[in-house]
Amino acid sequence: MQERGMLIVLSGPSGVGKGTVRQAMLADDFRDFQYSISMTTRKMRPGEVDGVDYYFRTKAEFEAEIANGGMLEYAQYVGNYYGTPLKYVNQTLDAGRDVLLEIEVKGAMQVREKCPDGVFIFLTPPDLSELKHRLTGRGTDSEAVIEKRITQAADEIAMMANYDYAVVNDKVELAVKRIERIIESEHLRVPRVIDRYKTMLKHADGVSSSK
Ligand SMILES: Nc1ncnc2c1ncn2[C@@H]1O[C@H](COP(=O)(O)OP(=O)(O)OP(=O)(O)O)[C@@H](O)[C@H]1O
Ligand SMILES: Nc1nc2c(ncn2[C@@H]2O[C@H](COP(=O)(O)O)[C@@H](O)[C@H]2O)c(=O)[nH]1
Repeated sequence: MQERGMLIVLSGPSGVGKGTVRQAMLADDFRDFQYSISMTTRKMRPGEVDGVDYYFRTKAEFEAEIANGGMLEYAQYVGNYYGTPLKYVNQTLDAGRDVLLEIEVKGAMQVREKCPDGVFIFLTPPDLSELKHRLTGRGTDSEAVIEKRITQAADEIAMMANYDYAVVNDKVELAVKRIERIIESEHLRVPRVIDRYKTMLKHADGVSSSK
């Protein structure tokens, strides 16, 4: 039997740099992990690709997925739905691969309830003015949307207490190393190591009894 992968949840306010850090981790020569592509009802930004950045869906399609039990979690954020399709996460974890979710805090708390053995990491900005600077500099949202995201950010940062780790994204390469160290350490936690041995022993038993 395959050892189950680890679920890693990366949250933090919009614009803190979750996507940037994730891409840097994927580019780094680091332990393999799979990124779970979210579903959203927000409009596609220039350069975004359906099925790569998000699964872009209508509100009716998204609500049908919810009704069908197809979402691990979902939330409304600044007027749109965002959520994690359940099937991909389950299949990938069952195949023994780590899965990274990049989601806002309400969704992360739903995952916490359903998957308490996940690793919950909160990425924080050095301060709110830097967050605004990053959102403005990204150039993807109107002034009004940026204001809504900044207002939301203060409430989101207050939720940090519900996470296992807080990582400051001051410099991308430092944030990446901090998160990689967390993931490495989490793989060495005794319950996970014991699980690994159980899997190995079950496998060895199967091998010897098949002789
Ligand atoms: N450490 C950093 N220092 C300076 N700029 C950064 C840093 N990390 C990310 N950025 C920049 O901040 C902007 C927002 O980053 P990014 O899109 O990765 O944020 P996000 O948290 O994924 O946002 P969202 O949740 O809205 O998808 C980008 O322009 C990115 O280049
Ligand atoms: N609860 C969820 N939140 C998600 C998911 N995918 C992305 N997000 C978060 O939404 C905001 C806005 O994202 P943007 O792409 O419009 O800038 C940001 O905090 C994302 O992390 C999800 O599947 N579930």
